[in-house]
Amino acid sequence: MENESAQVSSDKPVRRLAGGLFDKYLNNKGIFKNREVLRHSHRPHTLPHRKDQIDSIASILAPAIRNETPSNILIYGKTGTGKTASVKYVGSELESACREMGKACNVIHLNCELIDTQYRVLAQIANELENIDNKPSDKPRTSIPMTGWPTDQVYAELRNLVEAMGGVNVIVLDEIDKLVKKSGDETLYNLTRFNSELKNAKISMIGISNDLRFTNFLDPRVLSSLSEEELVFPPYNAPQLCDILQQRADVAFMEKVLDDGVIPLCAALAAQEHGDARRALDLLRISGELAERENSQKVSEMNVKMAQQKIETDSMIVCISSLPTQSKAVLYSMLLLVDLNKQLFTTGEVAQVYRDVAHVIDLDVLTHRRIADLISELTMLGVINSRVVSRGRYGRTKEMWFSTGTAGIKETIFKDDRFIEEDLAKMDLSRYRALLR
Ligand SMILES: Nc1ncnc2c1ncn2[C@@H]1O[C@H](COP(=O)(O)OP(=O)(O)OP(=O)(O)O)[C@@H](O)[C@H]1O
Repeated sequence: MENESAQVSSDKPVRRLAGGLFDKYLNNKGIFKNREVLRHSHRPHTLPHRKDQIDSIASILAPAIRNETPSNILIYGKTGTGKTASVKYVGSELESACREMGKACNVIHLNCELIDTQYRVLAQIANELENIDNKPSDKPRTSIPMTGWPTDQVYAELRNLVEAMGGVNVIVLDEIDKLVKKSGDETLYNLTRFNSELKNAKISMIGISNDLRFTNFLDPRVLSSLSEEELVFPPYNAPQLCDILQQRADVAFMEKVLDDGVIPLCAALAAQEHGDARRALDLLRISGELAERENSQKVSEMNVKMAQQKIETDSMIVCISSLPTQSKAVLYSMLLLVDLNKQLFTTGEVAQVYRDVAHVIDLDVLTHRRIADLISELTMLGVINSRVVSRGRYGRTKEMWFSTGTAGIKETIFKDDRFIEEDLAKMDLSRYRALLR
């Protein structure tokens, strides 16, 4: 297909990219100056509204610059409250300060969502120490494979390496709750014992989590050692999120492309959730991307509302794909009612359609009671909305409806092998017409 815009215009030859599919994106330079600064991986030079927390972490780690062992720290706060960003900032400042003072200090940051067994934690610490740029060449080299050795051997090898490196080693266990949930508290127990076996080197730990329930699974001695110091990161409020967004927006967007209400709206929506800077940044980036896709020169509040809807739909899709098949069958029955133009439906109506759906996809048919339970779960997950209404002498009944578009939900359900689109399409919907009255 010929690309019209590539042929239009002037005497100058029009630059054409390959077959022309991407030509229109080449000229769209209107919105972003540097969108990368809105990504999670970007580390800003300053972190507004985290001065107190940063100062606290720095004061706890300060003994490292005198080659003394800092206390262990347990940091807690809801998701997106700047825990990781603050710890990484203090960690790199500490390493630089120690380097200037001629003291050995390494900060090793592990994400326990990925590294969630004792073996992998120990091996990863060793490998990170191995890769440190300033590792003196006379130190022994070790290369622990990521699997295969007995844990005792890995432990001994790591101890020898740390001892040979000397200095203070701060080990950050980010998302520490995932490690404890997956493999108990043995790793932490062993790491807290480490110092008593070292002469030249010191270890201190920072555990970061957004779920404090993991502490219930810790031996009291491990807990008291890990939480010698405790810090809580409070959620950001809307004005604080505005400052954080403004700082990034100045670098991320071309001048004057953001309508005045855009940043306050992103901040207000993210503050309503739980003061999550990551959500606020996602909203701002997706708003910009939606405006860009529309070929608009400005980002508007409408783009923010669409971005919010997109984020909600995306997370709902993830939630729906992990539902059990029976819940998907109940949900699919609701979608059929919507296809029949019924926007509000009751448990009885859903159950009636569900029985046929279950039959078509060869599921055991659940009782009315169980169907009602699954509907309550779907309401709790936010997939559907519901309210109890009084129907006079017929008593009270629950009415349900979808608040978002349903196309994505249907598509997700069809990804489950049990739901064969052709079989379900054969269902005779006309038999439910009576429900429409
Ligand atoms: N005060 C701040 N100033 C600028 N950016 C911030 C600030 N706080 C958080 N951010 C940004 O928000 C995003 C999330 O922050 P971070 O990863 O530090 O949160 P977290 O509390 O560790 O969350 P989680 O518990 O989900 O890991 C990052 O992109 C980070 O740069």
